[in-house]
Amino acid sequence: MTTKPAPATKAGVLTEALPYIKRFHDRTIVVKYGGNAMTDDNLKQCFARDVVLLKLVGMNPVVVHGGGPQIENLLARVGKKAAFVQGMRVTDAETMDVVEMVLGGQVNKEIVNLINQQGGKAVGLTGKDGNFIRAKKLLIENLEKPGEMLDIGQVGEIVSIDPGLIALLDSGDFIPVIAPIGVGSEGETYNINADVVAGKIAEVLKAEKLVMLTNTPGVLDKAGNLLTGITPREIDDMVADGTLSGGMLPKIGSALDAARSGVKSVHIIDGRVEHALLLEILTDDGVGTLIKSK
Ligand SMILES: Nc1ncnc2c1ncn2[C@@H]1O[C@H](COP(=O)(O)OP(=O)(O)O)[C@@H](O)[C@H]1O
Ligand SMILES: CC(=O)N[C@@H](CCC(=O)OP(=O)(O)O)C(=O)O
Repeated sequence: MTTKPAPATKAGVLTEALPYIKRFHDRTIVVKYGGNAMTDDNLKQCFARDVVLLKLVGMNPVVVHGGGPQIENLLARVGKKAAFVQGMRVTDAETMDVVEMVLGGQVNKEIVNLINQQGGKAVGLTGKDGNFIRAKKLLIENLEKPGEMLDIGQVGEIVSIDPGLIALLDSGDFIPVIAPIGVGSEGETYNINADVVAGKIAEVLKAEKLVMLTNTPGVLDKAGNLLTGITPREIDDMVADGTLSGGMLPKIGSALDAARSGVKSVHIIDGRVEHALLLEILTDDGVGTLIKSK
């Protein structure tokens, strides 16, 4: 049985939101929607409602989505094994086709549709649209053999992001929904980690906030306890001793880069909690982990 909150409690929640609505009016809020937070239909609808509400109260939400588990599903169906190096998917040509199909097609259009069903005007994009995310091949350092560079296929690093297309959509009250795919100088396609794209977009748009929704309560320490805030030094220590690993590596790196590049607040929060996004932006109770710039 669900009990309804008393009217006074409801009014309290609404008045608590007011200073945040004022403070963030006309500000850009970049929301990274991780594939792991998209598992359940009810949660997806809550997410879409939150995004529409932010837009309707005067903020400019920009959604960047992932879709790791959804890519995994299609790869398994075509009998392809996935491999990761430091949280990045090894992407051969066949995998790239699957990634583009899933991120640019299935997942992107599902989110666009969900937001539009809730009364928003979402427009789906990949970095190929208007060539707005330019990328080049990423080489990553082999942590086991420092100095040695690893080639993991069509994985991209961002060369530049053109904010013009997003600004144009914002000015028409559209909500951009961005799949993390970049385009090379010869028109080649690159798979880019969604956290990296979200961090860079937040930086280029001079966003007020970057909120990353994932499938953990936030950043956890060695004992599994939630850290409500984390400094660059603590991040270094936790990477070195292996407390931070896998998909959290690109996430924390991008979060820190964004915080250091002027994004006013960067949070990693639990996308499995209903309306986590609204709680983070419109209430006094911070949820998840705040990434500090120093
Ligand atoms: N210290 C840590 N705290 C929280 N999560 C961690 C930590 N180290 C590794 N992880 C892993 O990172 C995952 C989140 O990254 P990822 O799977 O890429 O999610 P998303 O799809 O939301 O981007 C968590 O589910 C967890 O397994
Ligand atoms: C290079 C690389 O790893 N790209 C990611 C892009 C999707 C993504 O980042 O999805 P999540 O946010 O759900 O993890 C991938 O292929 O899985």
